[in-house]
Amino acid sequence: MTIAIIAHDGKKAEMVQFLNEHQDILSSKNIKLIATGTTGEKAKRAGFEVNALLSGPLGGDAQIAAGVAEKKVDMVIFFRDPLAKHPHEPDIFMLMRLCDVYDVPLATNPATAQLLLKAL
Ligand SMILES: O=C(CO)COP(=O)(O)O
Repeated sequence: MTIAIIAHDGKKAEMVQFLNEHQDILSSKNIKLIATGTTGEKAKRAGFEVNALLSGPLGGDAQIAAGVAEKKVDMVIFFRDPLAKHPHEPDIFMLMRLCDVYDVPLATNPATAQLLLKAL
C-alpha cells in the first residue's frame, strides 16, 4: 500500500520522530512512502525510502490529492500546523476534501496516525 506523508514546517521534526517510532511497521508491511518535497527529503535523511514529489507550496499537496483521486494513495498522514498561515491553503483543502470524497484514511496529528498504523 502507498502512504503519503506530509508535514508543515512547524511539524517536520514531529514527523521524523513519528517515522522513527514506527519504523518497524513502515518497513515491514509492503508499504511505499510518498511525500511532499521537503518532508520527503527530511524522511530520506532519516533513512527512509521515499518518493519525494514537489514541495507543498509548489504543487506537492495537489500531486498527492491527484493520487488520492486516482486511487494510487491508500492513506494520508498530514501533520498540519494549525498555528501557521499557508499560501497554498486551497491545495491543502483540496487534498483533505478528496480524502473524504474517496474515503481515504487521513490523519492530521500523531495520535490519529498512530491509531491508523496500528490498524494495518
Ligand atoms: O506545505 C506542505 C503541506 O501543505 C508541505 O510541503 P513540504 O513537505 O514541501 O514542506
